[in-house]
Amino acid sequence: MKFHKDMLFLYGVTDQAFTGEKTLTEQIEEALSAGVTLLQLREKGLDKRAFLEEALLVRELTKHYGVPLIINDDVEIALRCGADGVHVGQDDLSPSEVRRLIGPDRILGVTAKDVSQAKDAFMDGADYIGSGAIFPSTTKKDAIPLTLEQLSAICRSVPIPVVAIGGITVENVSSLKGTGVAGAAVVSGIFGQKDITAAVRHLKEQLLKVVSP
Ligand SMILES: Cc1ncc(COP(=O)(O)OP(=O)(O)O)c(N)n1
Ligand SMILES: Cc1ncsc1CCOP(=O)(O)O
Repeated sequence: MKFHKDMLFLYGVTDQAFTGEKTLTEQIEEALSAGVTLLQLREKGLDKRAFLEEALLVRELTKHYGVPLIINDDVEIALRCGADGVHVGQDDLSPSEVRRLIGPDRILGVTAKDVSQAKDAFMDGADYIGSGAIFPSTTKKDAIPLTLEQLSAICRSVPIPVVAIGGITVENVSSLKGTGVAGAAVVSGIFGQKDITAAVRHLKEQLLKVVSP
C-alpha cells in the first residue's frame, strides 16, 4: 500500500497489557471498526511463532477494514504476514537495512527523539517519523520526555510527516496544535479504554482541530 501522511492521523499501537475483558484481536477489531487510520502491532513478549500467528490474524482484520498494518521492530514477521510496513526505533535494525529488506514499496517508520535522528532517518529512507514521549507514558516508562518545542523542531527539520506518541489522550491531544504533526500514535488512550469505539471517535474529533490538511 502506498504511504500517505493522512494514514498517521490516528495511529493505533497495540499492547497486550490492556487485554483482559477483551482479547487483543477483539480490541483491534473494535479500533479498526471505529476508524483508526493505521495500526501497529507491537509485541514485546511473544516468541516468533506466536507473534507470526497473531500477525497473520491481524493482517486479515486490517485487510477487511482497509487499514494499513505496521509491525513493530520485526522485519521477518512483517514480510511473512504481508504487512504494509515496519516501525523501528534507535536501538533496532538500522533504517537503511530495513529499507533494503522491505523494498521501496512498504512503509518504513522510524523513532526520532531529536532533529539529528530525524534527519538521519529521512536520509535512510523513512516514510515517517514517530516522536515522543510527548506526555508521561505509563506504557513505556523509560521513554525520554520530549517537549512540544522539540517536537515542533523535529517537524520542521524533515520533509516527511511526523506522528506524536506518548501519553496522548482525548484530554491532552489538542496541545499538539501548532506543532506540525500529521497525527497522534496512541496506545493506552485507545486500548486501555473500556469503550474503544468512543475513545477513537473522540480522539478523531479533537485531532481534526490539531492537524492541518
Ligand atoms: C509511531 C511510533 N513511534 C514511536 C515508537 C517507539 O518505537 P521504539 O523507540 O522502537 O520503542 P518500542 O515501541 O519498540 O518500545 C513506536 N513504536 N511507534
Ligand atoms: C511506544 C512509545 N514510544 C514512546 S512513548 C510510547 C508508548 C505510548 O503509549 P501510550 O499512548 O499508552 O502512552
